[in-house]
Amino acid sequence: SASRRQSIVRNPDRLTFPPGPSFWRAVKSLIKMDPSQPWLLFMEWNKRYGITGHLTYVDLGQRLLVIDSEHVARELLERRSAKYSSRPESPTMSLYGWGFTTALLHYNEKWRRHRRFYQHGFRPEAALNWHPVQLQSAHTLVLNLLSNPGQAVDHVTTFTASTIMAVTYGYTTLPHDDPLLNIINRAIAIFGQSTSILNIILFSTFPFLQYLPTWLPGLSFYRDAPISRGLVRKMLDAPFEFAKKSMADGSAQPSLVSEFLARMREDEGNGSFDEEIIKEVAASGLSAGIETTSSSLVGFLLAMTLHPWVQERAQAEIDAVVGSGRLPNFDDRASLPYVEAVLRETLRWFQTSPTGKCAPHANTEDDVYNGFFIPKQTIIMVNIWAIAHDESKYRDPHTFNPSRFLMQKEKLNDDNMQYIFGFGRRICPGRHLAEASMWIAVASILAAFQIRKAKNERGEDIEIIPRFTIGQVIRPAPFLCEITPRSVELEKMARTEG
Ligand code: HEM
Repeated sequence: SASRRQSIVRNPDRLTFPPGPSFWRAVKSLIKMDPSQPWLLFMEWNKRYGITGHLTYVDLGQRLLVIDSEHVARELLERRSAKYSSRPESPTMSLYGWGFTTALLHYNEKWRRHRRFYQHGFRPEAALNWHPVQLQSAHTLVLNLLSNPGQAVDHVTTFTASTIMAVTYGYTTLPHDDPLLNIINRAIAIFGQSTSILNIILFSTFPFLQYLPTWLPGLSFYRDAPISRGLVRKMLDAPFEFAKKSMADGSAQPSLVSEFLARMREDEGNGSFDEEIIKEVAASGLSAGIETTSSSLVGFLLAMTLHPWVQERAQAEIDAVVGSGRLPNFDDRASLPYVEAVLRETLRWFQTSPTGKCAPHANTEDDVYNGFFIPKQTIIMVNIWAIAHDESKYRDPHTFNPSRFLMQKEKLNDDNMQYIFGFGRRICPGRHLAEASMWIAVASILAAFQIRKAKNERGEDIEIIPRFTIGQVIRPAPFLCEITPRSVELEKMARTEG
């Protein structure tokens, strides 16, 4: 039973564990839960058991603590970050060849080295260097939407992927069927299947599952493991080789990898840079950054389709500040508070990573919080969805309402939605890059296009019931919308400013 398991944990002062369901109750509800929305079950647990402090604890052999408050998340993951900055074991992911990726590394020296690389390339001042690349990609996005509006989801995914590829490797992707992106997308798709939050819970809870034959129903994804390992190896090597070759023949565009390779040469013999770690950091950024950013942008398209009045207000702001003769650029950002509020509300309303991506924290030491004992090696999951839908902070939390981020006189309040990027030492290192990419895409799309519900043959709106799919991140399920240009000059604007 749970209490017997718990007694195995070293608990010298015999303190109480945080409240939560018993072993069998938890198993029953995990089996019954809607696998596409596990955070709803966690919220229910927190409502039922976590009254005393926004903590729910369950011991299923693997210990799990779910936090549903920003305050408690900061208290544990930030103020006590020395104890709470590791990650749980992830045997499935190592099996799939992803053991190297930053998000899964334990709290150790290798992880620290990875973080130093990101710090160098993506800290706020360094992230500014990528603005020209992001602007260029946004203009390509506008042109792609103009020529083929029916493929909007593909276009925003291409936008995100090509931005990250340019920043990381100085690589310009082909508009269609890019060979490097194909490898990366396939590797990430299999990653999605193997690392969905559901699998993390299942496999860390019932480790014996990994020893069962792969032909059993539900375990077919084990068969994909060798394919995944091959793809991941290619993903590590192929774009890196491109960057190296373009440096050798003098055609290299500025990029993270080319900069690190140059430093490696200067640093020769010192050992702080080597090719394998550069490859690993570069590929970790791709895998962590593409799906999240593109799925958030699909969430934005969905929000605009459903809320035409929000779109109108944002477009009026853009027309007043930018005019209708050019597309927005980063210099306009500070003058467009409503557009900023639309971006924040998109991040709040639709969560791509409602429980902190596929990367919960794990604690490396025993701890006591509010009188509760939290044993080491507990998986610590923050229910970001619950924080973003906290009724005491956000009135009508299910309503899409950007004005909640504005004070009087169109000034933004200080809730900048940073918590969607996680907490403490494991906070998303790509957040400045991601935010800037999202902003320029959102502002450009609003300036350039009208997004509406599609119409049926009788000319009536086709209604949308938002649905979501689960993988490495949550994505809106396909929906119909109509995207039409707001200006006949659009093509010229997107081409001349590129
Ligand atoms: C809207 C886009 C994004 C969202 C919502 C997002 C969210 C997150 C979250 C919630 C975490 C876990 C933080 C924690 O454990 O406390 C994370 C980790 C991470 N993210 Fe992002 N992310 C986004 C984009 C990006 C981009 C563009 C990159 C890189 C270029 C990136 C790279 C990473 C990496 C490497 C980690 C692992 C950090 C570590 O374990 O130390 N992310 N992200």
